[in-house]
Amino acid sequence: MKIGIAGGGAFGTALGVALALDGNEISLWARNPDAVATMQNDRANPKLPGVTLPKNITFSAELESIFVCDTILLAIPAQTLPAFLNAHVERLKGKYLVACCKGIDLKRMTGPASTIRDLVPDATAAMLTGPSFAADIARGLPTALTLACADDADGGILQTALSTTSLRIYRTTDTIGAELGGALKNVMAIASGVAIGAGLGESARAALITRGFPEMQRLATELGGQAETLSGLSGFGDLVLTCTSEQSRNFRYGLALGRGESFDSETTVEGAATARAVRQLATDLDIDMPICTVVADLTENKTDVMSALNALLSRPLKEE
Ligand SMILES: NC(=O)C1=CN([C@@H]2O[C@H](COP(=O)(O)OP(=O)(O)OC[C@H]3O[C@@H](n4cnc5c(N)ncnc54)[C@H](O)[C@@H]3O)[C@@H](O)[C@H]2O)C=CC1
Ligand SMILES: O=C(CO)COP(=O)(O)O
Repeated sequence: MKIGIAGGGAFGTALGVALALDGNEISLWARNPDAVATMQNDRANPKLPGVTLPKNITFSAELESIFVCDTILLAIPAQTLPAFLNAHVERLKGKYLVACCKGIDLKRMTGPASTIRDLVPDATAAMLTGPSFAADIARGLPTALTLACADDADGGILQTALSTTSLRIYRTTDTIGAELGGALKNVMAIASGVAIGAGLGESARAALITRGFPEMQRLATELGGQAETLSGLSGFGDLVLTCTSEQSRNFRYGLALGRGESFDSETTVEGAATARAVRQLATDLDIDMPICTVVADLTENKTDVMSALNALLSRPLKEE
């Protein structure tokens, strides 16, 4: 099968490697011609050290290279997705569009699958999410993911098309639950990083993960998702991975915040913008999202680590 991928970063490339090694023809578009040339000629992506890019991935800076594919994976940052879709809506009609990014768009307040559904209504909107570091996928390590698509038959087609010997894909029709699980776990990963970076200890991190989980469920169910979806790979699974590994950029960003260190602004950290979107949603919907709110404030220097900790610890005592 021929599959298009938009985005030549770590995740788009890693998915391309796994799918190509399974015999698919992959066409990968990246906006930066120099990055394209490196991948095409050197068969390497500096973001995936030690990984050789298979011959059946072709790289191009021309969008037409992916518009000829029926299925396109969108592996660009969540905050850039609406502009990409709006710019190319005519060429994306009728396609299977699979969002591979995690976040809530700050302007639209929607997750990636909902954004596709709203902006390209004539396409089939889906989302591929779950606990999966690009480096693991690219090395062929076993990974389990969730494919969310509102139409179960279309979801089944994508599940079959994208499963490989190393990628085990489950499916759900709950796109809202899946997109919010993936978005919110990044915020919890920042909070966990802050706790470790500030020396608050492993017990504090465990408390944040555990109390963060119902916070994720609360927003997801309020917006129409199912609580069970949050218990699966796209929610709990990714929460555990991202809050406990220094491979996570969101966790490392939190570590830097907790230590009072700077962090490379070029690194993709989806949880920062998502925390601000969640803070806005919490106000608009009048729901309690205390961890996300303090993370949003921390990312904007509106509070410091000790004040944030006090804000969480001084909340009224309640039943678990
Ligand atoms: N790296 C990982 O382990 C995983 C990443 N993801 C998700 O994948 C998405 C992409 O992340 P990565 O590939 O890891 O980030 P990355 O930083 O490695 O790559 C992002 C790519 O998007 C490109 N890009 C940025 N803005 C763009 C725009 N306006 N138009 C077109 N291309 C643009 C950049 O040039 C870069 O090549 C994120 O939402 C992330 O949460 C999901 C699972 C795992
Ligand atoms: O989503 C991920 C793993 O599932 C990757 O997390 P980071 O974006 O924090 O690196």
